[in-house]
Amino acid sequence: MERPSRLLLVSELRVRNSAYDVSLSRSLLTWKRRTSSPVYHPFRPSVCHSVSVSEIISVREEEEENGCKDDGSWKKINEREGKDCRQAFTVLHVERCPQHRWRCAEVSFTCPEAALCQRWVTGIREQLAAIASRPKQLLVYINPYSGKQHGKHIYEQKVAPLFALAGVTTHVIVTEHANYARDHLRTEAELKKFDGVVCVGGDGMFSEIIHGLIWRSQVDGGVDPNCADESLLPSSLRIGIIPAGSTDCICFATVGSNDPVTSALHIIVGDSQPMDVCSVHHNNTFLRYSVSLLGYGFYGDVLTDSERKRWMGPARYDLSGVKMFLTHHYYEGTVSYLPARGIMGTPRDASRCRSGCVICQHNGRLISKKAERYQMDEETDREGEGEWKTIRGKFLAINAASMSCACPRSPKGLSPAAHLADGTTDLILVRKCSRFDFLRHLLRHTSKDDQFDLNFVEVHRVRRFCFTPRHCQSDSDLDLRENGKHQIFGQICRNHPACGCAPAYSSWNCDGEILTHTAIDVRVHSNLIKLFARGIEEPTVFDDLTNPCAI
Ligand SMILES: CCCCCCCCCCCCC/C=C/[C@@H](O)[C@H](CO)NC(=O)CCCCCCCCCCCCCCC
Ligand SMILES: Nc1ncnc2c1ncn2[C@@H]1O[C@H](COP(=O)(O)OP(=O)(O)OP(=O)(O)O)[C@@H](O)[C@H]1O
Ligand SMILES: [Ca+2]
Repeated sequence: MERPSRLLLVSELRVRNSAYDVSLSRSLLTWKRRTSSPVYHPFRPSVCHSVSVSEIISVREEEEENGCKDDGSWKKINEREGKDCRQAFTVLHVERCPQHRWRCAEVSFTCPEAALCQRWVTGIREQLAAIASRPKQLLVYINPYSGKQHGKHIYEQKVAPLFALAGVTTHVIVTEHANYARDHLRTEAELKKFDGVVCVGGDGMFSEIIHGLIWRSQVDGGVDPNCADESLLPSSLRIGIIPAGSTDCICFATVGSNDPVTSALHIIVGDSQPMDVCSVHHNNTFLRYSVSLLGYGFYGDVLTDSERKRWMGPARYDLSGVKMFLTHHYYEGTVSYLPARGIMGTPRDASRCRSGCVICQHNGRLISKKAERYQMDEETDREGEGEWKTIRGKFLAINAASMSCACPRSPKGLSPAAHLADGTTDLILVRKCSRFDFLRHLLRHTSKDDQFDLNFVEVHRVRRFCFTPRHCQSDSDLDLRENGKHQIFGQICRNHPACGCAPAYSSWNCDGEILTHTAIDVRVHSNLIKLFARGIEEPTVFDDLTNPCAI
């Protein structure tokens, strides 16, 4: 438990006409109602509140109702005499609500004299200014076409007023076309001027931001993004997500809700959540980065089909989901993977990645130590990496979840025990099975039952994997897709005598974007980016124990 730090200010102030003992330390603002009688009174318990200084949004000076605000003459006299008549101040702070939502609450304190009020306002502001992790200047990108096309409205109505309250200045850019934000970050944006980047949109918009930022870090640091074996340089700017998209799984899995106000408050208080990023290559050519789902088969087909229905908004995924479920295509290929060795945690754990996750911290340290060794002696560590495993088969879906992928459609996600920053991804292989069995598997994403506890599903925690579709043993699968229709239909006729129309290839869904190649090499880069988030918080059951008033 945190040791109570030295008190900076202690006064008797009034809150809603009751007397309170108010104190300020470097970490806490506390107000405790004064009791006139020392005798225990069951109907009037001693009321004690506290708010962490790190969760104070701002402090506002108020004017005393009967002194200044209502009576202009008083104000004039006071101003002439050089006196400050402000005797009350309001503290705006984070308040926790159900479902991991945060709200901005306020409490007003009335002081016996203006000078004392000033001391309190200055004292609190000094503490806030000393928090180095809070952003002061943000670069904001808004996708006006995300989700239900409410991005601009959400930002203007719910987020901008909070940034203004907290004294955060912004440079806002409304994107004009796809990849506008990515290209602006790559080439134009003066990143030195900012403490973070905010994206207002969905997972696709977030993907644009990380592509811009990661690319920029590699170019600035002389790293070749096309080389799959290179260790990537982390980006120093944190990213905030104001959810306005269709799935918003990155926001949901890092904050616990898809609520713009909650996200804005996490940005203001300067939270920081590291995250793993997968790099995806084809033949040593960089394709894309992924932080959530890389899915071949079912999720690739759902995405391909849903892109034609963009006009429907978020419902397009459900419609395409039902369609692809009924279509029931399976695909043949070979998956090779490098199991994550020596790490804490497995994909079948009952525990979840939560705020301050010990598994992420432990594995993050382990992996960075391994990376140091790798730099010292490349060969030794390659042996120490362990053995590649290979699985050949027919699959309905091949999914790699670098985090849980929790979202409102599936609050526990594709891989409920996956971690945000443990340097691994969970490789989920769903083998060919009946429609009924696949439905059982899908349904378990929405219930307490384990979606991996089925004999046609396997899951492995890995550091790296490769996939090669059947008939793609050479490096030219793209050419084959474009020019080799006869070969593809040849395979269909042999393997699907009953339906004759199933394609030989699916596509990879990479965080909601279709990849141009099917043979891919995927590598996890531990802790490559940071978000303005803190992971999902556990509900504080024993709140009183952490409250100094209870001690
Ligand atoms: C019967 C109910 C079963 C419900 C099963 C729900 C499982 C949902 C799992 C969602 C996983 C989302 C992973 C996140 C991926 C993001 O990087 C990406 C970009 O935003 N989103 C999508 O690709 C968007 C992917 C959206 C996928 C939606 C799939 C919907 C499946 C519906 C199947 C219905 C079968 C009904 C049979 C009668
Ligand atoms: N001004 C724009 N016009 C058209 N497309 C844009 C624009 N700005 C960004 N985009 C593209 O729109 C696509 C979808 O954006 P976004 O991810 O924000 O919303 P979504 O698809 O509704 O949500 P989700 O990704 O959560 O499912 C992204 O691929 C992005 O590159
Ligand atoms: Ca991970």
